[in-house]
Amino acid sequence: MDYTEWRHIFKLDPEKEIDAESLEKVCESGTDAIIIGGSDGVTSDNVIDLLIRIRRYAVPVALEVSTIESITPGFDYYFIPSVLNSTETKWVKDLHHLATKEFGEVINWDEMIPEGYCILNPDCKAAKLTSAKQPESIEDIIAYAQMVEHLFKFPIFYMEYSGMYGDVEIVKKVRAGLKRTKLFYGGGIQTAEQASEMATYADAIIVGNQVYENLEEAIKTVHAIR
Ligand SMILES: CC(C)=CCC/C(C)=C/CC/C(C)=C/CC/C(C)=C/CC/C(C)=C/CC/C(C)=C/CC/C(C)=C/COP(=O)(O)OP(=O)(O)O
Ligand SMILES: O=P(O)(O)OC[C@@H](O)CO
Ligand SMILES: [Mg+2]
Repeated sequence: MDYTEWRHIFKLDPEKEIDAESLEKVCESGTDAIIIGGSDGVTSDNVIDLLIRIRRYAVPVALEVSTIESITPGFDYYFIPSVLNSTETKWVKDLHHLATKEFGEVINWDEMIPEGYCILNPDCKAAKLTSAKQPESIEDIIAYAQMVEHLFKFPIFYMEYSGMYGDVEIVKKVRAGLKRTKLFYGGGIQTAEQASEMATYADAIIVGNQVYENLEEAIKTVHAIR
């Protein structure tokens, strides 16, 4: 299955411990894919370790690149975030420039998937890391989504509420304006009901923290959108 068809994704943070039994449940849950990613403590060692463990299973796996140092071969896709509401060019395009200069010769561009990111939980680590400026209105968020589709022509617009359940009405309005660009929603999904609600509008939902906090509930989110 191509990444554009994914509906449910688990995001695993390489900084966090996950035992073999739990990882098996995640990988064999029926989820469409696993993304490895996090804001801090991401190293080539913990990324490679998690990748090798996940490769025992058939599930597709993508690296959401957060540092140049942790880029590792062997993933199905590399998701490359560009944080559109960051106030620092580093997180929008400068790290990308550096990485392209370093890896340019060996990059398989078909595996690089740009993500237009909009960070919507001001208290999350990623917001602090990237000095994200909170959009003042729904119109601001819709405008970011429209830029992603029509100006940057990125395949993914990611509404990142990391750690907080977002506003479904905003997700609905953003989705209504997108035609080609896929809408990824992530943040605070803890139950099957929440997964189902957000998946009504988002093309794909991402479940992260709940894997570590309540795995049984996390697994139920997969079946909620089947
Ligand atoms: C040989 C080989 C492997 C070649 C590969 C080629 C390749 C991949 C080349 C790279 C090309 C390229 C252009 C790379 C971009 C480089 C780069 C470093 C870009 C930075 C992008 C960026 C904006 C990073 C920040 C990403 C971000 C916002 C991450 C946070 C995601 C998130 C909210 C995770 C949730 O967990 P966490 O925040 O950790 O929360 P808790 O731990 O508190 O739960
Ligand atoms: O950890 P949670 O809050 O589920 O968020 C998932 C994902 O969007 C984080 O990048
Ligand atoms: Mg983390």
